[in-house]
Amino acid sequence: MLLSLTDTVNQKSDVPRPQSLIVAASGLGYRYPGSSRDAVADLSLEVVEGEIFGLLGPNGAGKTTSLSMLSSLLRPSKGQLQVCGIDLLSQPRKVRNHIGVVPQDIALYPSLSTRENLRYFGRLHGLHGSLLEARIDQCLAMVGLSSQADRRLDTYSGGMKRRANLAAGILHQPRLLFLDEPMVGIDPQSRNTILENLARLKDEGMTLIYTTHYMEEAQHLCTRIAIIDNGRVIAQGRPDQLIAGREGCRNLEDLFFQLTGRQLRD
Ligand SMILES: Nc1ncnc2c1ncn2[C@@H]1O[C@H](COP(=O)(O)OP(=O)(O)OP(=O)(O)O)[C@@H](O)[C@H]1O
Repeated sequence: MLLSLTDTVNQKSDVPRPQSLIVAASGLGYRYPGSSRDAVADLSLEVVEGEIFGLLGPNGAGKTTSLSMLSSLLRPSKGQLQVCGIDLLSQPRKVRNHIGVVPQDIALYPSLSTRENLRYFGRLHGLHGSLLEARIDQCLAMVGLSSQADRRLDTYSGGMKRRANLAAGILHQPRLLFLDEPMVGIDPQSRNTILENLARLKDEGMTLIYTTHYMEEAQHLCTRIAIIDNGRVIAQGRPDQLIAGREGCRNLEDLFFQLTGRQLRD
């Protein structure tokens, strides 16, 4: 267990209880090679085990870069970062055993079927035999692809590919799952199913950190959120408390516009 903080993360509980931090990030920064400015200038976050944590922000705010640092894909140029109780900067491989990542781009082999893709990635995670096959069946059912599992990925629609991508991220039952805009390009029917299933993963104890532009969904799904702008966290907390603390805000979208403005971003 890392640190402990007293917080009512579970909105249904009235009784504050100590919770353990699964992510503790302090003052993280990152600048892409050749760039003249920091993509992330100051990222400080605390995520409690078992929550669904949303990273919100306008285009170019630094959400994907932040997620990439938290999931060990990019090494921060400054700051401190503990994930699953492990110092990520000195032991990134150890952290990788505990996490799953669902990237924005499809990270699967187009000439293989979804089942073959899942078998391949499952074996990389050390799953074999009947356990692997059972996990594949569970994950296919979760994303609604059971009946299409033996088709080559390159014959899928865009939304089906994204659902297969999600299945690959949860196959090994990670303790902490990172998702980068998981709902983009997914139709409302599938989105509802996936949202219900993400909530179920949380209920089973998985922690989820995800980026999104869907404010209503984040307000409904997330136990806590951080709003990022210009590479800095400008608000962090429970959606209901953040909304209530700001005059004239009826919902998360109002709050988002109040904090980040309405001008178009690059
Ligand atoms: N590979 C890269 N090389 C140089 N600059 C980059 C690279 N990737 C992102 N950036 C820059 O870093 C900043 C943050 O980008 P990032 O992709 O993290 O934002 P984001 O909040 O995820 O945006 P979006 O909502 O559009 O996905 C932007 O200014 C972007 O142009």
